[in-house]
Amino acid sequence: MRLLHNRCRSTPSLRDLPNHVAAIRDAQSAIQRSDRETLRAHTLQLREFVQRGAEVASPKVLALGGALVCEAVAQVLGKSLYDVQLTAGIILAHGAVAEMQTGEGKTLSGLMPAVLHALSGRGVHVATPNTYLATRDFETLRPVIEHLGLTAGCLSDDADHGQRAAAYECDITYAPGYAFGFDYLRDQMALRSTAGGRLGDQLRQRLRGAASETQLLQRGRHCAILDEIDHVLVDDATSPLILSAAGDREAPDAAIHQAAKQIAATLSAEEHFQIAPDGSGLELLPAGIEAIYDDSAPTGDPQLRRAWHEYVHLALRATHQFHRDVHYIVTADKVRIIDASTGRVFDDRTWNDGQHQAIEAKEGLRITTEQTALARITRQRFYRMYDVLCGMTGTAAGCAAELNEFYHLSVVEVPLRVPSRRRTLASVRCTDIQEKRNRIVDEARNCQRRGQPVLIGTHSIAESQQLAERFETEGLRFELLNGKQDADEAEIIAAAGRCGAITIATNLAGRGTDIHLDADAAAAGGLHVIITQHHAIDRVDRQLIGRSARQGDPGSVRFYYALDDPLIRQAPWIARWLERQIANPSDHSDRDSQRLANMIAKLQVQHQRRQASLRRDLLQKDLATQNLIVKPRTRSAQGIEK
Ligand SMILES: Nc1ncnc2c1ncn2[C@@H]1O[C@H](COP(=O)(O)OP(=O)(O)OP(=O)(O)O)[C@@H](O)[C@H]1O
Repeated sequence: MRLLHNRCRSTPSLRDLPNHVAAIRDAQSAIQRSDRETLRAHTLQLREFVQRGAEVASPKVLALGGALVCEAVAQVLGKSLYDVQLTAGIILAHGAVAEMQTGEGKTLSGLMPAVLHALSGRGVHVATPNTYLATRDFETLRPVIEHLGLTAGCLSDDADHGQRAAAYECDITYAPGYAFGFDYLRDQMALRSTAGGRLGDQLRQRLRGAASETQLLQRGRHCAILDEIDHVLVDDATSPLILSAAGDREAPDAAIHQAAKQIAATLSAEEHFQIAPDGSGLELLPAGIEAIYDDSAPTGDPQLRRAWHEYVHLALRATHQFHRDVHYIVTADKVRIIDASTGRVFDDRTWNDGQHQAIEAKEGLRITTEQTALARITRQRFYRMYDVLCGMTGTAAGCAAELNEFYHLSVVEVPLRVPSRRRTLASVRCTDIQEKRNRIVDEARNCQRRGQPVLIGTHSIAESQQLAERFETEGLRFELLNGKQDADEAEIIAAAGRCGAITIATNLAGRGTDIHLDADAAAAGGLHVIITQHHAIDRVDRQLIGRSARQGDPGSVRFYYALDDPLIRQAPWIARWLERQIANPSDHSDRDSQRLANMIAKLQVQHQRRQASLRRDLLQKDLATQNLIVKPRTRSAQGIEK
């Protein structure tokens, strides 16, 4: 067991962790095979004890609470919690983060701290990266929670006000991380519309006991348990949460977006604008501004919401930085955003500050009115408001310092339950994407012949579709999981570990996806993961790798590289090295694979630093203003609106 950085207030004592586990085991033997009513009576007693002031992380509460959860899991799910799961649960009960490798059983580990923190009667919010995982965890764990006499609710995306409020009344509420933030903003808007005044004042009044007629959704922010905490607090935290008034009418400035699109098509890179080498930014050059402000510039138009050159800038970004089937899809004449690290498609989100409209113009769709931002908050500021914040992930290494700096969280590494049997195979280096596809097809075919299931992780819907076309031409049996497929996601995942299965997927098959092997698949070597190219965030790669060799199963992983990979093109020194390697194929050794992996890791670290610095700026600005309300016509940071 290891602490990944400086100790802070809520760090558990590493030396005491095994003693707590032993105490839970002892306490469980005393209540083993008790009937449901007895377990509920014990829970009630413990609840009273906590509500009289006992600490959740005190030895007595941990021992009895842990024992009750273990016994309920055994009776309802027929499973016995592993020591590593109890250890992780104890770390969370202290208000810290447990790094537990992928597949080690985090879903069940999070149950004990959820129950313990719920004993206060003030509600626990369990946040997951997406609705699919929130629903799955809720459905699995609700019977256990109810067995102990507690209640559980889940926020579905389409739940109305009443259903949401009912879910929040429960002891434990499951939802995707962003849903808690948006509901907080909704409550703040409701308070403001009934009474006026500064956002937050009314809530403070209500917490002090003053009467309020407003029907709020949330009971407050006592405890948040974040599954995949690095996704919720780091990856997702690059954009703020912005609550907006729906705007589905034709935009008054639609003609201006169209004109901007036409002008943008006449401008050229390097002469009029410049794109950052990593593709992250696009800057207009003086010659570009000059070209934009010619005689035809609609500068006096009353419909202009921003300066004319900003419209053209948006149109340029829409063309060069936002790609269909990579950043968004178009269905039913609507632009729908794809989440970069999870591959999920969001139906009800839009990019803000006119970017969405510029993309609609590019795609030849009806240009909708920009949504009016009503309230906004950074996820960093929102989650810092909880009395207790804790969570778990398989990939905290690499962002432990940020969790510590922004959220004052300690990260404790929990060891593997059984040694990993995952084999990392020598990477494959190709001249271009075509060669890469051919070699992936060959490898997948060989695996299928010997019965080994294969998961091929691609970067985008577009890449997954292009690969799928190749597989179709070759007559190979495969499934496609990219959010656009007709078949149910859960069914595809359930079949992905069967003997001879080939699954081509986006990051949808990453975090949280639990692929079960059948006996023949295990005998054939377990799940083989092919990664078609590195992600800029190494944790996304590690999550995909983590679909194989879970809980001591066999499994393997192989990376593919090509000279035209976007990440390699950003790093000429890697491209040169790779070219030399391709020219001397006989020289490939494990050491070379490792060297290449190290070079890519350096790029990923640089990317992560840049992103962390953006998040730091975002939080500092948010903390400096302390505003939740968005003043009309002010520009906000690039975010995603709902
Ligand atoms: N105590 C247990 N006994 C038996 N099976 C278990 C136990 N705990 C977890 N499992 C099984 O192990 C598998 C992995 O669990 P889970 O999906 O919770 O892992 P995870 O750590 O969340 O993985 P990921 O990091 O990929 O999200 C599941 O099939 C689960 O049912």
